[in-house]
Amino acid sequence: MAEAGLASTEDLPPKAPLVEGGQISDHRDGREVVLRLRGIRTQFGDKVIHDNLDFDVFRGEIVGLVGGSGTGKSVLLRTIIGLNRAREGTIEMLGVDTSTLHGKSQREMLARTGVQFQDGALFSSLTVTENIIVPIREHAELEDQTMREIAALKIGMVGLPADTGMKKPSELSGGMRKRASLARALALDPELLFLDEPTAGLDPIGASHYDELVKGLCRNLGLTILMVTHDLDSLNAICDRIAVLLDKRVVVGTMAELLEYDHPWVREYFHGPRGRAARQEHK
Ligand SMILES: Nc1ncnc2c1ncn2[C@@H]1O[C@H](COP(=O)(O)OP(=O)(O)OP(=O)(O)O)[C@@H](O)[C@H]1O
Repeated sequence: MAEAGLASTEDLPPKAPLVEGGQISDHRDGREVVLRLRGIRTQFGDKVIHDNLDFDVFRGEIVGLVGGSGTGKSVLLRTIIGLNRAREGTIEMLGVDTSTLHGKSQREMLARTGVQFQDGALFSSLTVTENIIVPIREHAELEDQTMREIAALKIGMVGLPADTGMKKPSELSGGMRKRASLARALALDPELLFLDEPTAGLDPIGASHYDELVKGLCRNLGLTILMVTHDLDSLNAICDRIAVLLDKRVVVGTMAELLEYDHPWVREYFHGPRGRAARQEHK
């Protein structure tokens, strides 16, 4: 593959058929699938966003979800976490078909997952500690003091100073708000963590510190992470595999596999100047 400029279609191998779960090659190797999407179709009115989309995520990996603007990354994330309903298809999370979840079983599943929304979605009238306590109170009956201790632990885990707990979101920098929001997403010790553009708006140093934090949490807590991102540095630095939304479906592979994948958007994104610079940086 030529590094100097965009490769022409002729330079690339023919597009190989995908194996199970939208994958370029089979990465299962006996690993547990913690998120399995099959035949997903989403649409708003006549506008189809995803069509017959398959996608597998394995336990313990960090998967970056990328794609052109408007291809449906956020809609896919919202569909997975139940904020948007797919017209067709099945979503299996931690071995359970999510369409069968209602009431208590749905709350139990929610407790096993954490979400960091793009804007942080912290309650502005509550302190950071109180924000972290919100999901704990919803899912567990614990003494107030115990919940505060858990919140303090989460604040420490995301690398924020202890006194952050007493502050309101408006008193924090953008980077601190992202960490506070991550602390809330970790409140219930989730197995699966969903992050929506977590490094958007951070300066490169803040973004790389955040990436390191996420990687450390994944390795130390055994988390599985699906992360919507536009950040090529994050993809190179921390993602085990990358899922690309293309033509209403998902193609999943390692960076090396995607660099060989023949599709105009993939070529432009991964072989363009920014893609090359990010790869060079993380060699
Ligand atoms: N609630 C909704 N009603 C109607 N259309 C919607 C709704 N939510 C999203 N869409 C449309 O779905 C498409 C995909 O949106 P989405 O926000 O998932 O894109 P994205 O890939 O996350 O884009 P970006 O990278 O720009 O954030 C867009 O065309 C958007 O206008």
